[in-house]
Order: sequence, then C-alpha cells, then structure tokens
Amino acid sequence: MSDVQQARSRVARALTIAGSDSGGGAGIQADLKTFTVLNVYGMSALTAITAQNTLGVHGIFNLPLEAIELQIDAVATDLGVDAVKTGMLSQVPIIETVARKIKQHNIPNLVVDPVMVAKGGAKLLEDSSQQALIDHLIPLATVITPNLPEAEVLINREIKTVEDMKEAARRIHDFGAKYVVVKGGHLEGDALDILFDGQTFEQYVSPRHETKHTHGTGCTFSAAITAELAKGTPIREAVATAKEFITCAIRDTLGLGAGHGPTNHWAYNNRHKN
Ligand SMILES: Nc1ncnc2c1ncn2[C@@H]1O[C@H](COP(=O)(O)OP(=O)(O)OP(=O)(O)O)[C@@H](O)[C@H]1O
Ligand SMILES: Cc1ncc(COP(=O)(O)O)c(N)n1
Repeated sequence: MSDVQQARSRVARALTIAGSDSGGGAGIQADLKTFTVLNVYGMSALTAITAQNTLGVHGIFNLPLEAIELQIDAVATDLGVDAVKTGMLSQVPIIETVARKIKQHNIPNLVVDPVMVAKGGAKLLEDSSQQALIDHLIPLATVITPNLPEAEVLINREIKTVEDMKEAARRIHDFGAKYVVVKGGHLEGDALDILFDGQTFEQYVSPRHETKHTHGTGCTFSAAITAELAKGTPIREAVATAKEFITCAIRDTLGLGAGHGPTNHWAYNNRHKN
C-alpha cells in the first residue's frame, strides 16, 4: 500500500456544506473546529458568506451555484468524503444543487441540519426553500437534526411537550430521513433531545446551563454527529458523543462578545482535566 493509500485508510474525512460565520461560532467555522477536536479531517464547501458577530447577522452573500458545485466536486473526486453535513442553504437552487451533488458522488452519511433562523432572528433560509428541503434533501438524509422551531415549520404544527417532540420525529421520519434527532434546546427544563429510528425513541438529557453563549450550538452538535459517523461510530453512540461534546462546549463558556457568544470547542477534550 502506498503512503497516500495508508493515510487514507486511517483518517476519517468529513465535509461541511454550509455558510461562513465571520464570528467563528456557527456555520463552517464551528463545523471545522468540531471535526478537528474529534480527530476527523475537515473539508468545506461554502454556500454563503455572512458578516456576523455575537450581536447578529450584518450581511448575507450567497455564492454562485457554480462555486458551490465546484467545491463539492473538488473534494469528492480527490480527497474522498466519509460523511457530510449540510447547514445554511438559503435558496431553492442551492438546495437542489447540493442534493444533486451528494447523489452524484454517492457521498455516504448525510447529516442535514435544517438551519432556518440565526439566534438573533435573521432568516438564513428563505420561506420558499422550506419545501425544497423536504422534497430534495431530507429523503437523502441519514440523520436530520431540527431544533424545535425548525421542526414546527417542517410539520406545520406547534411543539410544546416531549410527546409533541416524539410526534414531530415520527412525521419528519416519514419525509424519508433514516434517523431524526429533535433537539429540545428551546424547551424549558433539562436540555433533552430525542433520537427516532422509525421504531424506537432514545432520549439524551443534560442539565440546562443558564447562559446566553449558545451561538452555534446546533451547528456544533450536528458536526459532532457527522464526525462520529465519518469514523464509523453507530448512530446511538454518535449522538451520545455529540451530546457530551455540546454540553461541555456550553458549560465551559468562553464569554466572548457582547451578545450571544460562541461555545467552547476545546472543552470536550479538557473534560476530565478539572
Ligand atoms: N442552555 C443549554 N444548556 C445545555 N444544553 C443546551 C442548552 N441549549 C441547547 N442545548 C443543547 O444543545 C444542542 C443544540 O440544541 P439547540 O436546540 O440549541 O439547537 P439550535 O437551536 O439548532 O442551535 P443554534 O441555532 O444555536 O445553532 C442540543 O443538544 C440541546 O439540548
Ligand atoms: C453561517 C451560519 N450558519 C448557521 C447559523 C445558525 O446558528 P445560530 O442559530 O446559533 O445563530 C448561523 N448563525 N450562521
């Protein structure tokens, strides 16, 4: 086996197809930091550039479809991809292009984070694009990871209780995703997430940390699932690791910025040191 072949057989490779967050807390930047901490080689295909900090989104610049296609082609045809996640895909043609490319390159282990609105309230997915997610991307997904407002939009129904979360998971599973993780970060009480495989439910619970520094929690959580799937970790364990990763990242806050600050991506590796 050549050096290159040996390295390829050792290193798990993950691709994030998402928007850039200049503040580094969410989007591509959060994903690549998470991949690195979990010992996975990270690659990116940018869909948009956002001018963003902890106070909000100050500008959104979608990239041309050709730029998105060529980035995916470049990494898939040379470096190889063991798992891929999608984040901010704001317009219908972007969603269609990304879905087509994932199919064309037969990229395994697709994690769809159906990003719709930033913490500060800025829309990152145009309303007209919601149906395109359901039609084109969710049927390809190994896992989809909606937060409560996203799940409500997808099923057009309010979610107020854990039973509602389970019903949402059932309905979203019917759209064709193999696994659904409904994140309960937006409910009160413990931070409870639910994994549904089409038959059984698994719950992941952690204490809620009272903090405003939760910018990018969803991106980081789904990136951690992606990294674990890239290594071949089974889904239940992958979600458990992601839950521990995000719990540490929220708990050991960095305290950056005047608004919703980023989480601490190093915290997971430091968790046994204190
Ligand atoms: N205050 C908190 N304390 C502990 N865990 C939390 C807290 N807020 C969210 N979580 C956990 O973080 C993960 C992400 O959930 P959340 O619902 O915040 O996603 P999100 O809204 O998509 O995030 P974002 O939009 O900020 O990227 C979940 O595992 C959730 O349970
Ligand atoms: C580029 C990009 N992708 C995703 C999010 C969502 O993260 P949050 O809801 O924490 O603002 C974001 N703000 N920016």
